[in-house]
Amino acid sequence: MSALIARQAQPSLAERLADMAVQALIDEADLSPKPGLVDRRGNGAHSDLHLGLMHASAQSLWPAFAAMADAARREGRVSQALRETLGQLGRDGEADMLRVTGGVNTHRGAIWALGLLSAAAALEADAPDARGVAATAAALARLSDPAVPVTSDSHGARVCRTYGVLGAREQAQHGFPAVIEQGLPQLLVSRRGGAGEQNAQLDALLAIMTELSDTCVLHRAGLDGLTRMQRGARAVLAAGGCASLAGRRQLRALEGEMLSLRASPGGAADLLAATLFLDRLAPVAPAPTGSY
Ligand SMILES: CC(C)(COP(=O)(O)OP(=O)(O)OC[C@H]1O[C@@H](n2cnc3c(N)ncnc32)[C@H](O)[C@@H]1O)[C@@H](O)C(=O)NCCC(=O)NCCS
Ligand SMILES: Nc1ncnc2c1ncn2[C@@H]1O[C@H](COP(=O)(O)OP(=O)(O)OP(=O)(O)O)[C@@H](O)[C@H]1O
Repeated sequence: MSALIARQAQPSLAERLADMAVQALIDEADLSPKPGLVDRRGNGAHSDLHLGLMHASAQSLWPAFAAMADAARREGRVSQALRETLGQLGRDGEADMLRVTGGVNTHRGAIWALGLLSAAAALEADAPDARGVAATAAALARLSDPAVPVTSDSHGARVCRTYGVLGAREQAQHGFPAVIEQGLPQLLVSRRGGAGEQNAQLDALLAIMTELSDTCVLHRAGLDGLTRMQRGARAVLAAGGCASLAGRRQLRALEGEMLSLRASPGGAADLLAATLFLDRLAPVAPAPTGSY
């Protein structure tokens, strides 16, 4: 075989970022045991989702993430034109996802969060750090996209109106506080405490759940369900986290509660994937504070 044929082209920056975004989604789906969510054990509180579908959906999003990162790299800065291109690529990615899943919403929130973060990471490629990438993603999210209908009738839009809470859009516009203030610091603290990687990632998910107004939970279980989810997540962490016996006991109780409510923290799951993406993008040197 000629050397020319045998030599593989190096993946581009956009391709590597798309690899990382898809891997973050697969790792989130596989992580177990997650309360109410699809994981390796089963479908959680979902009747229309399963692990194979989550994997197929994650893979289907690779071209969209690569195209978003590539568009950002070409543009080179946050701009209105880039925002509109990302919106179109996100909608096209969503259509591809729905074709693969037969119309089931597997990763709508994840396209939004990881699409913006992939684009921002391409813009910040010279010196990526989690906070900087999240801030650049926020600047993109704050630009309005005229192609998005103003009056949206999504589940998220409806519960945000009903309960007066902030949803996926605002989480991005504010620089992903659930990731920067909860997910990433907890991941570090649990790793340093010797929890092991799986338990550290579960703790990060729970930390996100303690504060998030997750519109998936509000849609299925109302404000009472959201309060019970946040309280239950706090109880796991207060008991010592997922690596401890007492924490596992609280986690089982939380799972029972979520299943009885038919509720699932899909927004928190998306933000865990965003946490894993940023963690791998910019692993920081160990610091005593545990802050990102
Ligand atoms: C902003 C988005 C996520 C729509 O949000 P909205 O709340 O209206 O929609 P919906 O309820 O269908 O989905 C929200 C999803 O976000 C996740 N989520 C829920 N709560 C939260 C939260 N508090 N924070 C972050 N994510 C959350 C969940 O996975 C949920 O399924 C985005 O999909 C969008 O703008 N869609 C319009 C079409 C478009 O232009 N898409 C391309 C964008 S690049
Ligand atoms: N492991 C996971 N299990 C379940 N949902 C997940 C998981 N990871 C991410 N999610 C997110 O949760 C969302 C699915 O939520 P949900 O099924 O509540 O949406 P819906 O179809 O809009 O509402 P409903 O099913 O209540 O009618 C997806 O948009 C996805 O981004």
